[in-house]
Formats: sequence, C-alpha cells, structure tokens
Amino acid sequence: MTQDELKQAVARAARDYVADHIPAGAIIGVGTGSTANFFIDELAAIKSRLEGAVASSEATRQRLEKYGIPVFDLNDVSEMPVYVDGADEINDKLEMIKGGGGALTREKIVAAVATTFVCVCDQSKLVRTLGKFPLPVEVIPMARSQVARALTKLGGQPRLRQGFVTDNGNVIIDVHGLSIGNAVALETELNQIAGVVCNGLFARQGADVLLLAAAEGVKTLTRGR
Ligand SMILES: O=C(CO)[C@H](O)[C@H](O)COP(=O)(O)O
Repeated sequence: MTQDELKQAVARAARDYVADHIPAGAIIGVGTGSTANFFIDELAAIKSRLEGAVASSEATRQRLEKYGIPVFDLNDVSEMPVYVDGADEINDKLEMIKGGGGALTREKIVAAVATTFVCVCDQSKLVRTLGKFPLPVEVIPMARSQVARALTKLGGQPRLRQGFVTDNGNVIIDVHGLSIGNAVALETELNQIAGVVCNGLFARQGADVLLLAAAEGVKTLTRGR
C-alpha cells in the first residue's frame, strides 16, 4: 500500500470512530495536514450527524466549508467530544511531535477543549524516541534570534522555516538534532523561553487514542488521559 492509501484507510477508521463515539449534533475538532485532509473528505459522508466543526487552521476551515460542514469559532464552543488530527511522530506513550504543517498552536488550543484526542497516522510515524523529526517551535518574529540562541543552549540546532508565516502571523523555528527522553519536561521548558508562542511537543496533553494504519489494517491503541 502507498502512504496515501494508508492515510485514506486511517481516515476511514477515524470517520467510523467519530460516528460510533459522538452524540448526534456534536461539534468536533479537526486537525491540519494531509491525513487530516483525508479525514475531512471522509467526514463529509457523515456530516448530517454533526452540528459542525472547529478548524485548527485556515486550510482546514476552507476544506470543511467546501463540503458544507459548518465551521464554528472556538470561543463559541465550550465542549467537543473528539479532536482528530495527524502527527509527525508519536511514541508508545502517545506523546507526539506536531507542527510539520505549521498549525501547532491552533492545534494545541483546539485539542485542549476536546475530551478525546484521536491521532490518525500511518505506521511510519510511530517511533521509539521522539526527535528525529525536527521539532517545530512557533515564535514571535522579533524574538527569533533570542529564541534560536536559547534553543542552541538546550542542545538543538535551530533553523528558521524560510518563507513561512503561521496563521497567527508568527515564524517557525525547526529544531534539529534533539533526542527527547522526557517530552513533558522539554515541552514545559520550551514554553518558558520568552518569545515562544507554542512548541510542537504534545506530551502534557498527548493523544488518547491512536489509529495506526499498516498494510495489515488499522490498529487502535489507547491511553488514559
Ligand atoms: O501537525 C500537523 C500540522 O501542523 C500535522 O498533523 C502533521 O504535520 C502531520 O501531517 P501529515 O498528516 O501531512 O503527515
């Protein structure tokens, strides 16, 4: 199976998970990226069961609206049964690196309101140790040099994502060369650097359910929050 076929398979599994686990008329959170896009395509088939969705990026908002799925402002939504999103890496504790698509801040905010984070991945994303994928950090533009120096002191090699501006008007620094032993501690430490808006470690609030696509089928792994 190609990687896109695996993404399609896991998107279908996520559609079925949503159909089985949410009450009719719920609002759900929707992530960003190619796997999330396949999920939106599948979600269109069950849209009559939803009141709508909250989008984690402008790209996701546009795709949801293309299918006629109502998109709500997060400020008007106080609870969501589920948030569905991909990841760049995930370990067996269901801690993740996210933000390859640059939407990490809004993803973390929308996920924080959801009861259950369902991560949808193909098998290539499952790793023993997080950090081979460069860790995205969203930074206020005037702070980029000072944050880069702080990231170097932490042992990483920071690289500015060239020509990229987030939906929030900020820049992304991708941190290479990290081998992340304690993801919760590093997530917390990075948040203390002045100028950091958000970092791509989703460890303090990891996934609750992982739907993992492999050639043999889609496996479900769960973790208590
Ligand atoms: O965090 C993300 C976007 O900010 C994505 O979930 C992550 O990059 C995975 O994307 P894809 O499904 O395209 O591999």
